[in-house]
This record gives sequence, structure tokens and C-alpha cells, in this order.
Amino acid sequence: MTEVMVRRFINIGERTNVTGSAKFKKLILNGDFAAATEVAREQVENGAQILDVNMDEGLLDSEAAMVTFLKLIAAEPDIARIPVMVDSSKWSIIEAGLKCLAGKGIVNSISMKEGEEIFLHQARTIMRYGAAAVVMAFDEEGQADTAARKISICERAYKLLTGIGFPPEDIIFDPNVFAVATGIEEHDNYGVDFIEATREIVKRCPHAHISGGVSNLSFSFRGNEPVRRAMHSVFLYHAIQAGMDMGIVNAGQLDVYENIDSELREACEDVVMNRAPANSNLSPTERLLEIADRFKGGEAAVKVAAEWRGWPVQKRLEHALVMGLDADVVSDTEEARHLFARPIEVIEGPLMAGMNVVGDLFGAGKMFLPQVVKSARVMKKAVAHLLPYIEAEKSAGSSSKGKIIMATVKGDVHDIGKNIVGVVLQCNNFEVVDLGVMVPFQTILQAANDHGADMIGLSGLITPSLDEMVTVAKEMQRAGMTMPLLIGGATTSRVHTALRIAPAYAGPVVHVLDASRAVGVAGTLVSDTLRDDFVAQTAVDYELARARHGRGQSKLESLEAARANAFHPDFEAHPPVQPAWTGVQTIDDVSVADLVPYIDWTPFFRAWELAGQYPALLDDEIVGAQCRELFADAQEMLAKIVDEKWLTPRGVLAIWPARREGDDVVLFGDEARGEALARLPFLRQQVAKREGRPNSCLADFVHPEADWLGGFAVCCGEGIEPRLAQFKAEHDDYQDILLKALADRLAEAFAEYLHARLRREFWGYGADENLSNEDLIKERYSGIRPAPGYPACPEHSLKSVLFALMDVEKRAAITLTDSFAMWPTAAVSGFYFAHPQSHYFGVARVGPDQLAEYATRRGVSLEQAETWLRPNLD
Ligand SMILES: C[S@@+](CC[C@H](N)C(=O)[O-])C[C@H]1O[C@@H](n2cnc3c(N)ncnc32)[C@H](O)[C@@H]1O
Repeated sequence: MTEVMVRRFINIGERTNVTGSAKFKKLILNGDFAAATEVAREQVENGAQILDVNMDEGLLDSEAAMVTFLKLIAAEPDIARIPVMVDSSKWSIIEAGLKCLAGKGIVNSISMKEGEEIFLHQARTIMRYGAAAVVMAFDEEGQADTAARKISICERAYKLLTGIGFPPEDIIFDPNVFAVATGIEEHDNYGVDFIEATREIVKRCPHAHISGGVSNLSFSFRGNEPVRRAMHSVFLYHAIQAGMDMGIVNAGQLDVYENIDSELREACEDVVMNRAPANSNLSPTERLLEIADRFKGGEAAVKVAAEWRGWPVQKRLEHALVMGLDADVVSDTEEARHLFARPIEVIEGPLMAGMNVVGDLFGAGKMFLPQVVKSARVMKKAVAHLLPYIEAEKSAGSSSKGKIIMATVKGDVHDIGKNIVGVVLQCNNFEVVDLGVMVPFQTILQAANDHGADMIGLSGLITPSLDEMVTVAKEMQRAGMTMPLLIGGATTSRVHTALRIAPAYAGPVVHVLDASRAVGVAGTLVSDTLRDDFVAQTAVDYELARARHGRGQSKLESLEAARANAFHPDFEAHPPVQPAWTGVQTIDDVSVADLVPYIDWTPFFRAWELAGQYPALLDDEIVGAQCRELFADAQEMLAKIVDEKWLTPRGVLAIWPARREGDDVVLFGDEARGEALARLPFLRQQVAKREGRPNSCLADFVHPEADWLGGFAVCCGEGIEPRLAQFKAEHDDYQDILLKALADRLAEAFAEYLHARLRREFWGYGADENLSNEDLIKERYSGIRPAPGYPACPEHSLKSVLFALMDVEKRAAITLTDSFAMWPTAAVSGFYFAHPQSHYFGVARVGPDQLAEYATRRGVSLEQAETWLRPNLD
């Protein structure tokens, strides 16, 4: 199972390719780069892990288009977090592209088509940029079609490349996916050729990757999408097992392997594997053609085994685990217990077998997170039933793959991500010791020693947690520990891990991007054969990240120069609007039912690692069924939250007379603006800007003489604890995560609801506003509500000023941790800026001059300010 998990499949998005997407081509030809950037964003949101960019179009200045587009997407943090594949048939365009990549780049492609000299020259250039390369199985004689030629060309290329020091892990072979079932006999073995070549190349060329364009395979079934989808899924199923770990796959062109109609699947399998069909004289192609039309209408039905309750108990347990059905699991487990000599054997036998299937399906991308969490619930209930018998027998527990200490670090209270990772690891037979949230380093180190742990996993959501993770790493080093340290959570990154955490600890430190990678990483780290290579590879990767860091970083202006380039709203056209009301008030007359229409569901699915936009997600070819099921469960729980009053929303709202003084916004108790109530120091962008672009600061949006500023804090966490305790007692992680995710959604909905009321009612500058929920989610209203800790005001400690001013602890029962995380977690707070030209931006890097000045303005020591601003300092 771990093999599959380690070699997880990486999906390459290709909608940003003018040769493959008519829509993208049109946008680029029209010079609409903003909309083209959105195509890239959609790809990332839809789960692409690499972005293929191709501008090969005769009517274009392709080099300029490549450079412009790459620069634009590099400035979008949510796009720039995935690597770019610079794709062109022209070397000059590839080089132009490589020059503007900041992170890891990939070249698509090079080959020995024009001989070794050119091939190696190009490889050396790629190496200089620290990029990876797709190497086509193509030599002086042409494209490789048979397995033997694919293998020999790739092996020759591998030897040449590694001979000049090209890192083997940066080689991505494309052994050419060709169309099968074309009616031409010589094509019949193309699927097998690819798969067999893959199996051999992986062996002969250690660390290299295998990729391919999957849709070529089914070319002869154009117009019959259900058959094409089934062919792709079957092909990938076998190719991934053989070692293919990347590919250009249109997510809409795949089916879940297990869900394909068995007759269709078998016929596709015969074609892909070039096998004679059972009980038929037809060739594989003829057989598929014979049945293909029946599936054209798209009725490749999901098989539901209605009769599964009649199966033998071991199979029933496996089925219940895979399907996440917990209704009969206790009675089935009890029945199974009588079949075995010892109760532990039920866990080690049928239950582990079922969980292995779950692990494999998840690892191969054929099952999604909510389903895995449901499977884990079945497992936990079965294990809970068996535990008393196991204890009575005083047997040792089942031997796990490894023991992991998991904790959300001190100062941070967010645990959805950590819990999901914990569940997935447990599903894969790891023992997880979960220390909860706000865990100081002493407790983590102590627990690791007490439990004889194999590794430690740290999680955190807010930026101050990054520093706390460095502290844990330093303390592990001081204590002479050597076990691996895994880093995960929303604000963590590979670069931060490489730059700050890894240098603090001599043991292995690995950033884990999401739950789906956790098992692969943990499995590798406890494997005798895989561990050393992986640790060495990660260390090299982080060394490169450190070497690359700072290269290409833009220049910082002095604070003075940045201020001289401030943003100037047009106060003449839009003078400050006098609010209908000022003061501070508690908001406690809002019910959950009032908030439901304001929910933004897209982030709810993201929390479950289901990428895409709501409501389109519900109809998505790949994840649609899973999303609909999860959504139905969420609706059911939401109805209970409303009817049974599980949660009580509470909030605070304030509007103060204010004015701008330099980069501070000064707040007053009355319109005379005499004695100040408080001073909010905001940070200014210092990165050098292009002509005409300002160096913004939130204070710019406030009038220097007479204006107003708002504040808010809302929470939907009151009442949640007893429910969570109940779910914990029932071993029900699924409901636990579901409730936390819903409470988060309701808190965000509360913020949206209150902001809308502020504009219409309390401040009144948007009294005539008439916007749908979609408009609100797209922020089509006037004004903004920036939140401390977010890019325009990244310094979290401003929350403490805001909280004191509004007496949030008393009025809304939200407290702050010493890292300024809000507790309960289902809470949102921020400022209201009313000017119609106010907008979000990122402060990004801050220079030493602003740091020193900020310390003075904030009234804290330089050292303190440095700690708070660390994520923004060089
Ligand atoms: C995190 S999303 C939340 C809204 C989303 N519809 C939801 O339900 O999750 C957007 C919020 O993040 C904050 N935000 C986003 N970008 C920001 C920036 N650059 N600076 C400050 N705050 C920002 C603002 O409070 C904004 O309303």
C-alpha cells in the first residue's frame, strides 16, 4: 500500500495552453491577460498541481506573451504556489520563460531528436535555472513506439543527463501515450508498451518521474465521452501501479475505477492491456466497439451492491469500511470476533484489510477525504468494541507502522487540518498521539520521549505559529533528538520550512502540503529502504530553496520613498460619509437561521480537500458524487444546529470618529476628535512598484481631517464544546470535523451579514445596496473589512487593540491567545473602511526602517516588533 501512497499522482493543468484550449487562446490573442490569469487560478482551484503554460501560436509574439503571463501569475500567491511547466516547441521561448520563474520551474520538453549535443546544451541551461525537464522518448530516428525503444531511449537520456550532473529527480520522462483501438493492428499494443516501459524505466532510472498526455489514448472514441473516460481511468489505474506519477489529465475525463460498469471496465481493460476478451471471439477493439454505443448516453452506472448484508462477515466488514457505513459495524464486529481465536485478529485481519483498501483508493486518488473520515469512523467504532476484550486478554495492541506525536503549537487553536491528518494516518495503521491545541514545546518533547515516538507532526494556522514551530525545532535540537519533524498547516510552506525550521534542527524536517501527502511522507520516514534517500533528497531540495531564496526578489524602497508614493483616494468625488450611528454595541439578536443564507460554501469543501467552486462542484465529474453526499450531511447537521439551537452567534460592532495621521488611524470618542481613544499603526508596502502603482497602507483610505473607522468581532463557537465532547465519546471524527467546519462557515457568514447591515443601516453609506449572496462573496460592495493577520494588516497583535476598544471578551466571549489567535476558533474580527476606493492588498516585505518606526508607533521594543513582524522581514 505504501508504494502507491509514496508515488502519488501529480496532475498537470493544461488549460493555460493556447494549443489545447480555444478559450485561453482567444483571451491571449485579445490581450486579456487578467481573464487568462483567472484560467490559471481555476486550474489551481480545480486541483492542478503543476501549470503547463504554452504560447505557441503563429499570430502571437509568443516570447512576450509567455513573459507577461508568467510575471502576472507569479504575483498571485494562490497560483504561484504551484510550479509552472514552460511548454514550447521553441527553445528561445522556453529560455525566456525560465528567466522569469521565481520558484521551481519545469521545461516541457527536450529530447534527443536533434542529437546529443543540442540535448545536453539545453539540459545544462535548464540545470542552471534549477528547473526540471520533461524528456520525450524521442531520438534521432523518431518517436519511440515499442516498449523496448521507449526504455532504451529513456535509459540513454538518463545516463547522459546524470552524467552531466542533472539531478535525477528533476527528470520527467514522457514515454508517449498513443491511441489504441484504432483498427490498425500495430497500434493494439500501445497501452501495454507504455505501461511496461514505465515499469522498467522506473527501475532503471532511479528517482526519475514518468508522465504522459492521457487523452491521446482514446482518440478513436471521439464523441463517446463515457467510453473515453472509462479508458482513461483503466489506463491510469495500471500505469500508476507501474510507476507513472504525473500526467496531463482532464479531470472531467476520468471515472472512479471501481464505479465503472463492470462490462465496460472489462472491455476497456482488454483494449488497454491488449488482452483477448473472455467468452468471445472478437478482438478487444471489436468487443469495445460492440458495447460502446450502449454507454454513449452516459449511463455507465454506479454499481450498488444492495445485497451486501447477505455476504460473509469478513467481506461485510470490508464493504462497510470502504463505503463508510457504520450502522451495523458493532454487530458485524461482534460476529467476526467469534470467528477468530483472539479479538486482536479481527483488527489485524478483516478490519486492516478493509482499511488497506481505503488507503489504496485514497492514495490512488479514487476516494476523497470525507469518505476516508467516514471509513475511519467505522474503524474506530469496531476497535472500540474490541478493546475491552483485547484488554481482558491483556494482549499487546496491534503492531503499528509507527507512532506520531501530533500537536497544534502554543498560541494556536486551530485543529481541523491536524485532525484530518491524524485520521488519515490512523487509517493507514499509524498510531497517533494527539496532544490537541496550544501545546507548549515542553509537552511535545516530553510526549515524544514518553511514547517512544517515531516522529513529531506540528500544525498551525496563523503566522505567529511559524515562529513557535522554529522554537520547537530549536528545543528538539537542544534536547539532542533525532526523530523526523513534520510541518503542516495553512500558513506553513516548503520555503518557510527550508529557510527557518530545517536549519534549526539537524534531524529530518519535512513540510507536508496536505493530508493526502501525510501518509506517503510518514510511510517513507519509517521505511528502512526509502527513508535515507527521501531525507537526503528533501535536504537537497531545501538547500536549493535556500540558495534560490532572495534571487529575483524585488528591491525595497525606503519608508520615506514609499510614503511619497502613497495611495490617494479621491476624497473630493467621494468625501467621508457621516455614519447614522457611532459607538460600540453588542449584537446578540441574531440566530443561526439568519446566517444560513450568507454562507459561502466553497471554503467548506476546501476544508475537506475538495477543490473547486460551489455549486459547480456538486456536478463535477470526479468529485461531484462525494460533494453531494458531504453537502447533504452538512445540510442535515445545519438543520439540527438551527432547530436544536446548538450554537449561539454573538458579536460586537463599533464605529468611531477617526482621522489619519501619517500611517496611523487615530480613533476618538466623539465628533470633536479631541482626546484620542487609541491609535492604530498600519504598515505600508515597501516593495518597489511599477510606474503608476502606489505603495499602499490601510491608513491611506482614511481622511486626514474628519472620517470614521469601524470595527467588529463575531463568533459562532458558543455551545460547540458539549457537542464536540459527545462526538469524541462516540469516536465520530466525521461529525466532529463537520461541526467545526460548519461553525467556521457560520462565523464567516456572520461577518458577511454584519458587514451588510453596517453598510445599509449602522453606517448607512450603502443604504440602497441590493446584492445577492454571490455578489457578497465576490465582494461587489463598497468598502472593505480587513482582518488583522491578513496581508493588508499582517500584524496579529492589532487584534488586542481592537478587542480592548470593543470589550470583545465580555460582549462576545471571544478571547485571544498569547499569539493572538481567537478562541473559540469559529470567530472573525476586523476593521471597516468605508471609502469606495479602499481595497485589499498585501503589505509583503518590510524594511528595517519601517520595523524600527513601527516598534515606536506600537509602543513596544524593537525585539517584540521583530517577533510580530517576522513573516514580513527579510
Ligand atoms: C478569508 S475570506 C472570507 C470570506 C469568504 N467568503 C468565506 O466565507 O470564507 C475574505 C476576508 O479575508 C480578509 N482579507 C482578505 N484579503 C485580505 C487582505 N489582503 N488584507 C486584509 N484582509 C483580507 C477580509 O476580512 C475578507 O473579508
